[in-house]
Amino acid sequence: MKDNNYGTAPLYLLQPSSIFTFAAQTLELATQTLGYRDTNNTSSSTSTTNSSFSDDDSTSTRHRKRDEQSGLDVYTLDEVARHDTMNDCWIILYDKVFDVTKFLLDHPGGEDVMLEHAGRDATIAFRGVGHSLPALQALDTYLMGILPPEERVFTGEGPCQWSTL
Ligand code: HEM
Repeated sequence: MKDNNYGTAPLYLLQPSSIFTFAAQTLELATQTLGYRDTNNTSSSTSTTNSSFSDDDSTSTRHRKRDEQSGLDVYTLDEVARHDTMNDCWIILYDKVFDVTKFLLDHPGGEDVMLEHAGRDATIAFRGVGHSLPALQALDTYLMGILPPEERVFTGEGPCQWSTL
């Protein structure tokens, strides 16, 4: 994953022009991490809209569907909902599935806020906190899959997107 050039410098120490660069880098990083399209660069579009599935039956031991566009395994809302405990905690952020079990006790915001969303979508709460760039970078560590297209809700052009973080 690409580092930004500003390290952990507080925003107020950056020049106004640097802040825009910083914001652009943050957005690019988030877009890369979660595989969403860059709306200004359709040529490198990674939109999950209209993406297709492949049934991963190539091996006899594996039957998990894989999303062709993102390369991620597909998990349904029903499946995610079964992982809603302290010992087995998945959450959904922007239609992607994260296994945060090992992160619960290390989460700077505490395990409680995370457990409140265990087994379901936590996007609005996650967004509401205004997580930092290091927090966005950490997401990649816990990413494990994506919802099937028909269960995704962040595929439109609405105001709540990675591109408007
Ligand atoms: C994998 C998912 C998550 C990661 C990697 C993550 C990471 C972090 C990190 C690194 C911080 C420290 C502050 C910062 O750097 O922004 C933080 C704070 C916090 N997080 Fe999360 N977080 C996740 C999910 C959530 C969720 C789902 C909630 C639900 C509400 C949440 C609520 C909070 C709160 C309330 C704080 C404290 C903010 C403060 O003290 O100002 N986080 N998180």
